[in-house]
Parts: sequence; C-alpha cells; structure tokens
Amino acid sequence: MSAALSLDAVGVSYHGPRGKHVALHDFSLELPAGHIGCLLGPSGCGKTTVLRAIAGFEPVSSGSIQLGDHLLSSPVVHVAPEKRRVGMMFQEYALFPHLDVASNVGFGLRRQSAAVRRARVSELLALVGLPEAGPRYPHELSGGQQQRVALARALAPAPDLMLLDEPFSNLDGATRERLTLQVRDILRAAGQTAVLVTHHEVEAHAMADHIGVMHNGRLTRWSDAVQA
Ligand SMILES: Nc1ncnc2c1ncn2[C@@H]1O[C@H](COP(=O)(O)OP(=O)(O)OP(=O)(O)O)[C@@H](O)[C@H]1O
Repeated sequence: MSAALSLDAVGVSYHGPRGKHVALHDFSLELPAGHIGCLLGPSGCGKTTVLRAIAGFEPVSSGSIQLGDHLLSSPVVHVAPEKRRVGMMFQEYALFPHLDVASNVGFGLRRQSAAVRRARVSELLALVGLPEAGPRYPHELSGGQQQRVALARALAPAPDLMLLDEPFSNLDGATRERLTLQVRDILRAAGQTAVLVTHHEVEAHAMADHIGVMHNGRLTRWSDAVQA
C-alpha cells in the first residue's frame, strides 16, 4: 500500500578527509499518498542525497523522515533499508544479467510461494507492457524495455514508496519521452507514491503532481506541477 511521505527539517552531512560537508539543511516536504513528487536542481544541490536518506543509505543528523505511520529516520532511529518498504529505480541498479526477466521481476518475492510469485510477475509484466518477456534475458531487450523491467521489479513487492533517480538518462530523446509518460501512467495505475529526481524540467512537469526546486541542499520551492 502506498503511504504519505513526510520529511521534517532533515539534515544530512558527509564526513570525508577534508572534513564535514553539509549536503542537506533543514529540508522539509510533505507528499500525500498516491502522489508523485519531483526534485529538480543543478548538479550537486543534494537531490540524490534526499533519495539516499529516504532509502536509508544515509543517516540523518537532524530532523525526521516518516512514511505513513512509520518513523524511518531521526538522529536516534534508523530503520534498515531492506525494512523500509521503499522500492528503487536508480540508473545504476541494473538488472541481473544472468537471470531471465521473470526471475529479475520476482527477485524481491523470494519468500513467497512459487504460485504467488508467478502470478505477481505476470501481473507486473502486463502492467509495464511486456507480457511475453518473462523467459527473455536482459541483453535481449532494448534500453527502454530494460527500464520497464526494472520498474516492474521495483513495484513487485508493492512498496509504500517508490524512488526514481534519473531513470531515463541513458536513453535517447524519443524513447525517453515515451517512457516518461508510460512510467507516469504505470505509477498512477498502481496508485504509487513516488519521488523522482531529474535535471529535466519538461520531464518533471510531465510526470509529477508536485515539483520541488533545490539549491545548495535546501528546498527553495515546493509547488503543484503545471501539466502539459
Ligand atoms: N559520499 C560522499 N561524500 C562526500 N560528499 C558527498 C558524497 N556524496 C555526495 N556528496 C556531496 O554532497 C553534495 C550533494 O550531492 P548529491 O549527489 O546529492 O547531488 P545531486 O543534486 O544529486 O547531483 P547530480 O545532479 O550531479 O547527481 C555534493 O556537493 C556532493 O559533492
């Protein structure tokens, strides 16, 4: 089930050899259940850090992150990433090349019975428009088809929240535009709360209900998207 996301005055810092770098300051946003939010901003402003903090890959030094009724992060609470019920479609999260499409999509369902897993994989492959692709291998698919399989894999365990980090940046212009609209429709059909990060303003407006503009680790605007 999708859930509302709330970030309240979140701070995240990185500690490196040259000392502390504050990547997010006093970062707050509210995203209602079933809505799609998009973060825009120049390179290095902290977009990926927001997603990493929500996913549980970075601890927060101040503030809190809440998903539905669950407190996920605060300076004293840190729920492990695999316990957060958050799905991810990141550019670097490629498909497993040695597994066929059905096994890729069913990967997060390994604890379910074979029959339940098979039914859910079929449902998801139909949802992403690739009902026949189960026995094929990732290298036999186009880049856009691979990204749709990655989306099916992330949606399969029915996460409370989906995070998408520049999911279309490796694709050419026409494929990218088509896939942006397809992914939006799939997320809407699933009633999925989602946060997308992109550099592309047009893509952000095509996909999102709410647009956040970031600058230097801060959210400078959070407004309703203007649908084309
Ligand atoms: N592991 C790390 N250690 C130290 N600093 C980091 C680390 N990861 C990111 N940063 C710094 O934190 C800031 C925010 O990085 P982040 O990757 O969140 O930006 P971004 O907006 O997603 O950028 P891009 O659009 O280029 O992906 C940058 O100044 C970056 O150099």
